[in-house]
Amino acid sequence: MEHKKTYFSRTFPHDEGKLIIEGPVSSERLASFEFHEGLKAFRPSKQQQEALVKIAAFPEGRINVARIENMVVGYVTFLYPDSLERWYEAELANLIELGAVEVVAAYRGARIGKSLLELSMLDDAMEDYIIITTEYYWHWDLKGTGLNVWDYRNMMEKMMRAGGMEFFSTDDPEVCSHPANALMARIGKRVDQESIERFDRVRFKHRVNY
Ligand SMILES: CC(=O)SCCNC(=O)CCNC(=O)[C@H](O)C(C)(C)COP(=O)(O)OP(=O)(O)OC[C@H]1O[C@@H](n2cnc3c(N)ncnc32)[C@H](O)[C@@H]1OP(=O)(O)O
Repeated sequence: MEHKKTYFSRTFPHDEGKLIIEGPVSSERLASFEFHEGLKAFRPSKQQQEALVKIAAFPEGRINVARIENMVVGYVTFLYPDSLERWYEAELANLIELGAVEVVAAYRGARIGKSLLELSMLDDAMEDYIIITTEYYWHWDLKGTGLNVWDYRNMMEKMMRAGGMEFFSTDDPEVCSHPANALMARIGKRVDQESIERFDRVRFKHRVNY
């Protein structure tokens, strides 16, 4: 599958300078930005920058960022699922995963997350993909936000819906291991029926139970 990537950018006024939401960003540009040290939800910001620089170089990889001047304060990633995940087993070249989304704590609640999701779906090429995301409460910053799991899930839902993501049921044990966990997905307009059926089959591996 050819992974066409078209660059988009949006600029918003911000007290600290211009807030730019843009992407997909190339590895070289990503490496040239500074990563705010508050981007530490998944790993320390320097290591996260290195990981994102690598993902941006993958044929299917997409990194969209929110930055103020040269300082990245938020990002979202899209790439193929990890080979250890069941979604990989579908062997679908047109299935990608929203792997991570993060906004520095001091910049949260200002629509940056939603704007990242909205911008991500501007590229018409996204209509060729099934885009999934798994939400596990153990990845959430419950301590930092002071939200309980249900309020956090509500926030995640609002943000993901801004990108057209919807809830999909599954019997995946990790997703099912806590009621606040969820699988969300967006099936592009040009995704063929066979891919959708394969995605359905991989969502339910123990169909006999249903
Ligand atoms: C696949 C994964 O990556 S799962 C892990 C997700 N990432 C994390 O949990 C990392 C830590 N958290 C974060 O980085 C951020 O909180 C994010 C990325 C989840 C959200 O980013 P934000 O820029 O704050 O989101 P944004 O401002 O667009 O808010 C989205 C919605 O949630 C609401 N919201 C945001 N923060 C809060 C809050 N603290 N309390 C209640 N509602 C909130 C917003 O009002 C908005 O809803 P609205 O449309 O009704 O106004």
